[in-house]
Amino acid sequence: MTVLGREYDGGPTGHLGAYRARDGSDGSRVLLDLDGPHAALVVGKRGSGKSYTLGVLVEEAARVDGLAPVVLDPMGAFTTLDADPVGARVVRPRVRADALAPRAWCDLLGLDPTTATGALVWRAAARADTLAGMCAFVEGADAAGATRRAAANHLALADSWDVFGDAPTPFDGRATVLDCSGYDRAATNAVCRAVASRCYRDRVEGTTDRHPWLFVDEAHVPFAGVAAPALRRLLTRGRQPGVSLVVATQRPSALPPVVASQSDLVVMHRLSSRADREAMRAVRPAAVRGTLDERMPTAPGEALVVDDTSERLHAVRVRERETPHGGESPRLSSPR
Ligand SMILES: Nc1ncnc2c1ncn2[C@@H]1O[C@H](COP(=O)(O)OP(=O)(O)OP(=O)(O)O)[C@@H](O)[C@H]1O
Repeated sequence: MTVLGREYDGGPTGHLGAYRARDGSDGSRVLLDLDGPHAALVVGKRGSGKSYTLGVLVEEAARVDGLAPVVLDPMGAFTTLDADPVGARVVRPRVRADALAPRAWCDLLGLDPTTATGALVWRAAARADTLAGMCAFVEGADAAGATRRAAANHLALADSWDVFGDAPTPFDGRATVLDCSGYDRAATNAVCRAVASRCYRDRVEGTTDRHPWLFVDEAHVPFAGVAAPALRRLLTRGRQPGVSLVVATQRPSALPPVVASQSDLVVMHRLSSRADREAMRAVRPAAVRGTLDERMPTAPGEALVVDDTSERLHAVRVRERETPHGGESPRLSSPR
């Protein structure tokens, strides 16, 4: 049986769904490799089934001993993964201030490090390892009063996000959902950067035997913010120490090209905008040329999967979720 993403027999697999025949009927099961690390991209317009598919992938990863699935959940759409059979731990994530490098602090606060205020925040981040420590450093710094006040205001803004704290969010064997719903966009970015860096560092330094799988929904947001360098590192160098990254977006044209070029699996749900279709055509011209418009999925849950290993395009219907799907838009006709 073909297993997407691998060339050999053996090792754990995940059940993605079934092959979709041209007449719309279901064919044999589609399995995905979960033995080795992967970089995967899931795309599709609103309502096409991206977050549903992300949920299916988390369910499958959670089943495999030795994997540590972590979901960066910007909208709270994955908190339902706490149900059986996944039993994920859902947490409101916290970030240690020193998880962000001085440069990242300036980026996070929209400060140019060559300005007096940016330079002061940079020095504070280099010297202190907590946000309170950074504030104290700024207060006592040998700098003009206006510079100190401006830097203090920026740090007060970061403090108001209520995301910086001492205790790092634990993630180990159980699937973990980092529920960032209601967080400021910059705060979600800070969480994403910290968790992506930690997945990488834990593996490189050998502090965990588990292989992290980081799932990031609405990925065009972190790729445009402070999380971008950490996500790029996972894409380009994460597989070597055993870290997998799965990102989903409704706007593939808004992602940097490195995402598609580094992804060995691309799950394409329905796309309607011309820019997004063109972005995907550019991903694997040989695999999708000519066939993209003709075979574009029409119903939610239908997808085309580009698998680099087999160098083929597979028409798939993603299986149904085992845990409730939390991404439904509220409707007037729904009971609550
Ligand atoms: N594989 C599937 N099997 C059955 N139903 C599905 C499947 N995928 C999606 N659906 C249905 O389609 C709906 C929309 O899917 P989903 O919420 O994943 O869309 P989305 O692309 O993430 O949209 P948004 O960008 O708004 O989050 C789901 O609520 C579900 O009812």
